[in-house]
Amino acid sequence: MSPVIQVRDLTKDFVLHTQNGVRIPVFSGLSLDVAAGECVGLHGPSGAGKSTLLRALYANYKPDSGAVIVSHDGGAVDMATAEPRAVLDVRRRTLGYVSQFLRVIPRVPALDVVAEPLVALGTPGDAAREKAAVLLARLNIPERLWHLAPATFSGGEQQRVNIARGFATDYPAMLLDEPTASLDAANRDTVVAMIQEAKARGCSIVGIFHDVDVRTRVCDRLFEIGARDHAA
Ligand SMILES: Nc1ncnc2c1ncn2[C@@H]1O[C@H](COP(=O)(O)OP(=O)(O)OP(=O)(O)O)[C@@H](O)[C@H]1O
Repeated sequence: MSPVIQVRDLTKDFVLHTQNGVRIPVFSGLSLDVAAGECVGLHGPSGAGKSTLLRALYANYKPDSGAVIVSHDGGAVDMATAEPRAVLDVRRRTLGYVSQFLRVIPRVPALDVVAEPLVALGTPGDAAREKAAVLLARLNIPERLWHLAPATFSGGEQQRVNIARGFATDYPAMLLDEPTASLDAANRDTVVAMIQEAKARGCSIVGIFHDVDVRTRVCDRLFEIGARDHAA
């Protein structure tokens, strides 16, 4: 079976237009295959380009060259060159992303924030909110908070709402940016279990996990990003 995510010869520089066009090379010539059910941890020193690679996979950043091929809808989409509409379709149906911080939408209650990706795929509102409630309960978000907008939630509570939202639909592939950074040990274990369950149903995962224990428990292998890429 072909890999779910295929990164080919990916190169990214940042050009700081407001600072005399200074060029910051981040990585060059990166290639990576991620199979169904596999979790690859991005590994390397601070500033090596882990978050930049994750964002390039999600088409938040456009690479200078190379391809990010994602298996989608029986075909393949290159996230590096796809039209915005195709990118949005991949994000809606195939590729989930759990960022470190929740993008708070004013006045939208936590239950609807979590249910929204399911509703976008056609699940009726009540059924979507039922599944959202199960996830919020599993992640120990007190029921009294479910009908409030997460703007006033603690950092850890916001992160757990974000994780619940990311895991509401069974994406074939997911990108995880430090999903356990603000969590206590019990909630960290829950998230590890959710990642393991996603892998067991065949989800391909690329993630950044600074916590060594979490990394050891979820990653099948590490992908090194470091000085050698800057030198390339
Ligand atoms: N939007 C941006 N504009 C300009 N430079 C950027 C931008 N985003 C990241 N960089 C630069 O790219 C390099 C890689 O940053 P990135 O955040 O990907 O590193 P990282 O490996 O995720 O680091 P950390 O482990 O500290 O989070 C850094 O030198 C950073 O300054």
